Amino acid sequence: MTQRRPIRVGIMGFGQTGRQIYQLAAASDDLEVVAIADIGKPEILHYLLCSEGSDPEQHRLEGNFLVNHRFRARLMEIDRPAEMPWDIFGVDMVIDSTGKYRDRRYMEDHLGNGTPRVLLRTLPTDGIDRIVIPGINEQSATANDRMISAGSATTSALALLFDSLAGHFEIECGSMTTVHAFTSDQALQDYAGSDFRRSRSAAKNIIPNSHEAALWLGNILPQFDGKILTSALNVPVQEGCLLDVNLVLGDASVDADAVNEVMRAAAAAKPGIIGVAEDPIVSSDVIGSPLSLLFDAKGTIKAGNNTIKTLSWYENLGHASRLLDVVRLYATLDAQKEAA
Ligand SMILES: NC(=O)c1ccc[n+]([C@@H]2O[C@H](COP(=O)([O-])OP(=O)(O)OC[C@H]3O[C@@H](n4cnc5c(N)ncnc54)[C@H](O)[C@@H]3O)[C@@H](O)[C@H]2O)c1
Repeated sequence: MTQRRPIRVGIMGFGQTGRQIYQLAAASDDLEVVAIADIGKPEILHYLLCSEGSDPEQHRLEGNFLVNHRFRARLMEIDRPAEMPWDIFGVDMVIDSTGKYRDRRYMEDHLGNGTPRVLLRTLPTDGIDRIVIPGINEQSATANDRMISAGSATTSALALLFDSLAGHFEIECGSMTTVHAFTSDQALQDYAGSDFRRSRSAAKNIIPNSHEAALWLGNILPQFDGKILTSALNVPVQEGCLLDVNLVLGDASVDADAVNEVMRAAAAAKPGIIGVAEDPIVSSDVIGSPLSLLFDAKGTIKAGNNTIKTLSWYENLGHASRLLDVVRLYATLDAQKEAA
């Protein structure tokens, strides 16, 4: 069998997610990051990368190239997809992790500049070719997909929980609150923004926030369309998020133990994506977890006849890992198409 060449990845937005993707690719043997676009200066992007890992020496800045033992990535100070010449770098896929360019027209700009595919780090704002959530619907992906999203970390965690439970229990409706680490688009001090509560200091407040996962859950799991409400509480924690989900079940005989057993089976069926914590963990314990969903068996409780409450943990690294799973998925589809 011929050895497949490494998959060539471009990144737009070298923030927390972009850097995690880069570090994961550097530690892999099948992915290369060949170009990075960001509004930040190369020296500062390099500095931020080195400040995070346990081995800062492995990342060198050589002119405008970020170099490690496996690949050289060209850093470009560019702020619009329409300006980034992906064709020069022969990329197989671009991951847009700016959080700014979620419309179809910007994805078209990436494609127009020579990437065969673009993958959004977050949910889109309008119709794209496909939302792929590893562990749920990767079978739906086709080699013809060009504009793709891998959902968001929260949406993936929510969808994986509902997908795992739905095969065993009738879920009439539910609600989710993500107790979410603050994000870089929040103000550290009170600072007038476009939203009242989000104008308050992220460092000292629990900030109630809307969450769009409910809008897209039906796209991934049609049976839950319109049945689930979602919201967020952004809290002064830097990393580590908690999904608090209340479910109204059709069968009053279901208890907390039955729900935990189903989630243990889901973790066994989807290793690397779902896990179950049996210990009494807290948010900092989930930092560094590459899972998309870490179900908390101690957090399951039942109220009245039909209401079950569950807790699950997740963090951004799990989502960065899934983004690369999606990159690999499309490389496999391309290889299969080529071989056919
Ligand atoms: N990290 C989370 O927990 C989380 C949760 C929900 C949503 N998100 C969204 O996902 C996005 C990415 O997440 P992140 O944590 O990596 O964010 P981040 O803020 O750490 O990184 C964003 C990066 O994109 C760059 N960027 C911004 N505008 C750009 C432009 N016009 N052109 C090129 N580069 C640009 C920034 O310089 C930064 O390096 C965020 O913007 C956020 O809206 C993140």
